[in-house]
Amino acid sequence: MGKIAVIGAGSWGSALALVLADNNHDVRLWTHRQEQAEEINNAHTNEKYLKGITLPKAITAFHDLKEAVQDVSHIILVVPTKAMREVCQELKQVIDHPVTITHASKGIEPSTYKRVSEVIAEELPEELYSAIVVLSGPSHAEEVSLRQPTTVTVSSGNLEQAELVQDLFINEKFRVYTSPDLVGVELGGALKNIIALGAGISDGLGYGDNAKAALITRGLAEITRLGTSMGANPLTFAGLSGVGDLIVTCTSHHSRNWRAGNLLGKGNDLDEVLDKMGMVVEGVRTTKAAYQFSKEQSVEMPITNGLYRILFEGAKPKDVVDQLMTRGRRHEMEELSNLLGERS
Ligand SMILES: NC(=O)C1=CN([C@@H]2O[C@H](COP(=O)(O)OP(=O)(O)OC[C@H]3O[C@@H](n4cnc5c(N)ncnc54)[C@H](OP(=O)(O)O)[C@@H]3O)[C@@H](O)[C@H]2O)C=CC1
Ligand SMILES: O=C(CO)COP(=O)(O)O
Repeated sequence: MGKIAVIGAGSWGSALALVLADNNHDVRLWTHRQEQAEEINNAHTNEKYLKGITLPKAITAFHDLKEAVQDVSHIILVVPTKAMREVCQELKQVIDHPVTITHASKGIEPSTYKRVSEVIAEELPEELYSAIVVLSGPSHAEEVSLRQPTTVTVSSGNLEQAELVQDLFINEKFRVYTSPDLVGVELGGALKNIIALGAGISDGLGYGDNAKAALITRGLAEITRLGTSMGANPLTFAGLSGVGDLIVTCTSHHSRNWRAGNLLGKGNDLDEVLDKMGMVVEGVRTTKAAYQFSKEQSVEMPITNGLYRILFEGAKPKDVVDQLMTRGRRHEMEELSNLLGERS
């Protein structure tokens, strides 16, 4: 089987490397920390990010990026979205042949509102890649690394390349679907993190399952509203990378976004929470991006708006929930009924 480089040795990069190794690929896992490369190569563990898991011996860790990508046919980018530009700038210096680029990171860049595939396309010259593919869906690294049943979606402007990536990853525990909607698949994965922060806050405040169900359902409505305004097919949000990922992130204690929200709901401030987490909480940055975009484009996003006030303006979570519950009366399917009204 071919050589594949996985760039980023956090929880998700390590779990995806494990799936590829299970599928008999020669996997090169790049980390920017020398001591982590040594741990992976000598002890076959990555204790900080995948506690208690023994990594397959087919995974070799590299600290040198040039060595990691030498002769590979595929590169899987799995660094936090904040680091994506910097890592692509380094990659540009060391790739010497065209490869297929897949990314599995979930976020939107504040100010530019770029999706991850757009950031990659901006930083890497076109001649260095044959396609950019996204892999997304309800998939906590902790469960994937235990080989528990998991489903994800891959998408690309080039569907043939997405199918190639589907072939690389699919096995009896890790089922991979394809979708033609790159924009929707990326946005579903990014925007669910905002709502997961909200679900964690709700639990932290001591609210129950009714509140959680409300957040998931009304959260999906606002994800769909923003997503379609950014060019996604609304149907994609009914799939794995939409509602599937939204459910898993809002309900699982594995979720860093849920856990961060939970600490906020219990009264910790954002800096304390991010300190305690020690892992990436993508929803914070994506809340800023979605809030800014929704203001500029007049897209109604009351939950995102409330989250923004909690994260960046010091609003008290309970006050924000009270304000959400006492907004003006609405029709549940307002956009739909307007649309149907226009048509009748
Ligand atoms: N964890 C999961 O279950 C899933 C995560 N994702 C997505 O995958 C992406 C990565 O998340 P995840 O692996 O969980 O994150 P983690 O917090 O577990 O790990 C992040 C990794 O990236 C490294 N890193 C941070 N900054 C840089 C940089 N500038 N250059 C190189 N490496 C860097 C960190 O190194 P260091 O140790 O030095 O900080 C660490 O190894 C996110 O976008 C997330 O949303 C998607 C699906 C599932
Ligand atoms: O995206 C994920 C699961 O699909 C992981 O979510 P967290 O980043 O909140 O842990």
